Amino acid sequence: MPHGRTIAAADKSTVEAVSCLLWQLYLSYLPVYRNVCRLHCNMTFCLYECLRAVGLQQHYARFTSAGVCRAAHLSELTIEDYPHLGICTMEERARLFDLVQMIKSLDLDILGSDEDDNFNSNAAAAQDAESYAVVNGEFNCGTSMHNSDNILLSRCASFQNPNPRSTIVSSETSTNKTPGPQNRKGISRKQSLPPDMKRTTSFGCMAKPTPVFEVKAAANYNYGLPLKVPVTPSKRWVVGEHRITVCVRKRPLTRVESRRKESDVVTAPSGECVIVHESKDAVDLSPYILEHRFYFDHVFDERNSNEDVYQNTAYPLVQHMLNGGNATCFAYGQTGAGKTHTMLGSPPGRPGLYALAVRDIFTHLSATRTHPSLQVFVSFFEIYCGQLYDLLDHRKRLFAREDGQKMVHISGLRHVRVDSVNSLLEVISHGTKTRTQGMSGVNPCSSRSHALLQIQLRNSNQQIAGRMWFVDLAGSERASDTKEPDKQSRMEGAEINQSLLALKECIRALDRDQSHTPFRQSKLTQVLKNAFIGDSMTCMIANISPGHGATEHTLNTLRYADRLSFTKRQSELNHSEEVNQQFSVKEESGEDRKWIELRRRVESSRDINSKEEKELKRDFQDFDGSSEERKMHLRRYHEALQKFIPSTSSSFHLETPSPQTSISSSIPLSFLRHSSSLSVSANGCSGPEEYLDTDAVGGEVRTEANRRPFPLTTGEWCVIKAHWEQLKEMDALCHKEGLLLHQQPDMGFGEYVHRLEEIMEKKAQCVHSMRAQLQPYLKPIHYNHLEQKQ
Ligand SMILES: Nc1ncnc2c1ncn2[C@@H]1O[C@H](COP(=O)(O)OP(=O)(O)OP(=O)(O)O)[C@@H](O)[C@H]1O
Repeated sequence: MPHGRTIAAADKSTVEAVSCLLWQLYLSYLPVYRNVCRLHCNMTFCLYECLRAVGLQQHYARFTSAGVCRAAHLSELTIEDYPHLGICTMEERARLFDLVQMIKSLDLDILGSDEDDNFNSNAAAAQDAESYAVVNGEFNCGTSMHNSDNILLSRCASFQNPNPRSTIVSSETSTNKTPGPQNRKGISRKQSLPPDMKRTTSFGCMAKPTPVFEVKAAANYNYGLPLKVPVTPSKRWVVGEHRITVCVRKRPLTRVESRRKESDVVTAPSGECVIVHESKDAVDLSPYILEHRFYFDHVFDERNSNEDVYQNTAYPLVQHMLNGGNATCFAYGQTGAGKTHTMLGSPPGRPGLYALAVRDIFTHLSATRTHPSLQVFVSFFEIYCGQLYDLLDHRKRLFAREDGQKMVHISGLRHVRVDSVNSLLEVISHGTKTRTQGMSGVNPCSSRSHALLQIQLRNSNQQIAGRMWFVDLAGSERASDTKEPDKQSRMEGAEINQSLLALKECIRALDRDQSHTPFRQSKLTQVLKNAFIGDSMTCMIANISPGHGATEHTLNTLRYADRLSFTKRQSELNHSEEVNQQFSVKEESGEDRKWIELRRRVESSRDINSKEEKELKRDFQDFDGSSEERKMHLRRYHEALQKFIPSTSSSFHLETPSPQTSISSSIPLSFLRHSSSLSVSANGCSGPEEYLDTDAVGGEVRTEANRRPFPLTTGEWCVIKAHWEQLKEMDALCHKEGLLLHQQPDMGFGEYVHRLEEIMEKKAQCVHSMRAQLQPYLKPIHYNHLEQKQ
């Protein structure tokens, strides 16, 4: 080929002639050239892709010029070679080191021979293959690669952007068997062995696939049933007409998580199922994966937009509201799981549920002439540490009060009229700025409060003609899990947990049509009371993070949501059974069979539970009986307990037998929080004398430091005795309640622990209240000791 300078020196016609000649040569030798290119590509493609997968493709030329032409050659490299290949920075060295380790860990014999075979076979098959091209230094490959390349590249890809969906699919054919834990309790080993989803710094352990086990129906949780019963024409009931819908939304890995190289451990194989692949270590430190499978009404993954979520969650609620009903949509989940993104969206491009709902409301109102005078009002407030603050009115403190008809009103709440989606967004963005936020271990802009947006339709008489709540709940992680060391953050966490627990209790109670719904257990449920009662519809969107670092929280979120929907599934099961009996279905479809099989599985898991229960019952003979009886007992004890338990107002007083001798004392609830460590119990004590300063003969007791003699009248002594009796009774009730909880057949472990914690807290409250009342009579030394403990 003529040199550039020669061409430049030649005249124009010579250049044209040379170009023409070259073009003819190129055309006549094109097939040969293409084959040579193809062979070269096959040889080096994998190397290039491997380097690209770890972000080192810019050094590709130096690698090939140094004689490293294949991926397999990488295994020959030592750290001393790195600078000659242009790898100088620590980060690049670490990446290349990981890549080399991975290449070494693969079966090199197979890889090497495969590459050679590949080389030959591809040469033979070159005519059929699609074209390869070199575009801007990158190869475009239209053919499928050889197996070894596939394995290698999928590993490389998982290094750069781990994606369980693709790795699981590619692993189904894997037949490698790794020695690992067998027959773990409650889990079953899967036939196919997906590759490792556990992130490790070295690729050494990725050589062999990690064993995978599936959690069947774990003893303490009831997940594993699809929500919808298959509908056949003979079944006359409609699926989808639910008061409560429970959905799950998985967000994509954030940029930070990707940079941290977190694995995506959540997959959503269908629109109703979500699987969490939990990475675990066995006792012998061998890694294995536990698959937790949950079923919900809808499962949305990272590919679903806010619009998709809206159509399946809030849209039916908006329709219900437009028909005059009450509707509530919750976004629940760990901090940073995408609750605010779901509710608020990322304006302007991606509107959230708030905006989409209002868009539909306005569209409906303008389209129908039946509601010409309806107006849309919004209010926006937050519940932070049990207090209400108006986000549209400079965080003015609000108070929730019940009227004579037991309807809750939030006095002083500002309602703003909106007439377009934009005006709503303006109002919300104004309110969001004043919302309490903090920095959590997961989210630098973490919401520390529950944000409640209320949309009201009002007629010309200002009467409410439909109401909808959007509740962006605060992060659901437990207080003990928050990385914040300061007391305020822990208090916030405790408050959030308490309200979320109360919310679950209320939703479950409503779903079961229980006579009593514990709305007063938290401010959140108290405020939402109106939204729940009557003709209401509820949708819970459980948001989850896909990163492996959040697996525990993700599982907790899914269990919480699963417990919500369990009662619904039970009622659906019963209903489907009735219908099946009524209309005997002769031909079972595949879907039906699947359903029956699932049902059988769950029932058998219940049998296992009941065996465990029987053992428990032996220990608690006194409280044996049917589940209904136990529940009745439990309810009775709850009612009995109520007289000891103060309401959730900021202070409380204990009842005393006689008004004349009442020792009125009040202590703030906050003082009592987390006080269960103070194990003051009436059990094992002979009487109040043990705690009282009764040195003085004739019932005379002394106050702090014995400074002032305090004569104890007979009446006062009676009060103390009565308190003591109450405390003893309280203690016995707590004990009994604890035993009864043991025997709840459908109670999961998480809930059991929550309930137990509640009892302990109630008991601690009672003890503290007593202590506050009896403070003047207590032995100074004992009281000081308790204060120190606290
Ligand atoms: N579906 C999604 N698609 C893309 N990005 C998302 C999605 N969900 C969440 N994100 C991003 O994840 C980050 C955290 O989300 P978000 O603030 O909504 O979490 P959160 O659950 O409201 O957290 P907190 O309870 O702490 O307020 C944000 O940067 C958000 O943009």
